[in-house]
Amino acid sequence: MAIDCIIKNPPTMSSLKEHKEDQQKSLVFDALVLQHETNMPQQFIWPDHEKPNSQKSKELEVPMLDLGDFLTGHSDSVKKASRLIGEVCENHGFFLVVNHGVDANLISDAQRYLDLFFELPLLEKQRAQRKVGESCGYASSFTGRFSSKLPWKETLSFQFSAEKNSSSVVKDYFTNTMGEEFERLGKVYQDYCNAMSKLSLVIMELLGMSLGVSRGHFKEFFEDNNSIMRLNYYPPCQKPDLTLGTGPHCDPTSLTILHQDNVSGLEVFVDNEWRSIAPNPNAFVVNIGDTFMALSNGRYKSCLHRAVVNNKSPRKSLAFFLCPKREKLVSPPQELVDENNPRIYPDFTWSTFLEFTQKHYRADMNTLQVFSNWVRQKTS
Ligand SMILES: C=C1C[C@]23C[C@@]1(O)CC[C@H]2[C@]1(C)CCC[C@@](C)(C(=O)O)[C@H]1[C@@H]3C(=O)O
Ligand SMILES: O=C(O)CCC(=O)C(=O)O
Ligand SMILES: [Fe+2]
Repeated sequence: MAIDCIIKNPPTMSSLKEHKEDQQKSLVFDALVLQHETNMPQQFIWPDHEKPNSQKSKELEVPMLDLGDFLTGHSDSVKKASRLIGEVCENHGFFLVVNHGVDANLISDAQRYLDLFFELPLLEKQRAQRKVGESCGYASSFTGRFSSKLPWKETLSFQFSAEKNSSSVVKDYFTNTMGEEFERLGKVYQDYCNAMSKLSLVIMELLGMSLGVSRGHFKEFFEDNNSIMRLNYYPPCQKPDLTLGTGPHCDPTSLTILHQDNVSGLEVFVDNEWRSIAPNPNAFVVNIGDTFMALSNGRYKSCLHRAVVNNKSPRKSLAFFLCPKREKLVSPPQELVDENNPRIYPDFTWSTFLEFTQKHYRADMNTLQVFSNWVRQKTS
């Protein structure tokens, strides 16, 4: 099993400052210093077969799902939307959503507050430092977690819960880890996550219909979701052709709703080539993740993607990763399994799959397959 997430040779350049925490010394990527560095530290240099092409990738025309039509409830619009989503998800699983009903001010606040967080001095961001093995907190290039192919980014991840008694978990996360002065920021991301969770349930209705399962099936499955929200900050890089902001991977989660700022960087591997998805402030980029691929018994595809960096502008993205409630069984509905469509993946829980990506395997293009083999071998 490729466990290159276990750190073997910690980085040693001067721009990776030492930081003492919990009696343990870990090294930190200081974007303020590294963004001017022309000598690329070797830990950030990706192998040739994964390096981005120095030519700009061609843009991919991604199908646009107009939810305004669907939300009116006209049967023609509903059929049209469900047909479109079905076609896309059997192909590469990436689509844009427009007229989604999410308040434009909330989106711009979420982008603005992302800046406020990442512009804080390193020591302040480290109040939310993510610990190895955990999926939440602030991480700079995962220097303490991986020893090679470091991503050129800083991230802040936190949990969201749609369960009834958890209506302030995001807000509380910010005030508990960063201090009371972060209440406003916490409120913005609490509202943003609520909006994303609501939007994902609408998309789940469409996915259910398009798969010929009842409209409510997946919506109900995710009603009590325990999701992950991530803020991504990609600083400029003097050698963008040598590294990646986020390496090639399929999302292990169920459905991703991404908002990119106005700087491009997201690329999808379609028909054997990397294609870019242009930023559109009015749209969300949505993609199917491995867990939904398993729920659809392999019908809908979780597609390989990555984020490249550039030498001019920082890039920001907001990613909401829809995940099932942790202990719920991930198993396809019986309508999707028959003699011609036997089960492809074993039953599992999101809790086990998440732990697999945090402790045993660095998510890449093979995560679901490797995880399935691991589950089968453990239960045989
Ligand atoms: C469950 C997850 C693991 C990662 C975050 C996420 O919530 C969904 C995508 C995963 C990731 C982005 C795939 C690329 C590698 C990774 C290490 C990263 O670059 O951030 C992945 C995330 C992780 O923290 O393991
Ligand atoms: O930042 C982006 O555009 C994509 C990031 C991504 O794919 C992820 O965080 O899973
Ligand atoms: Fe992703």
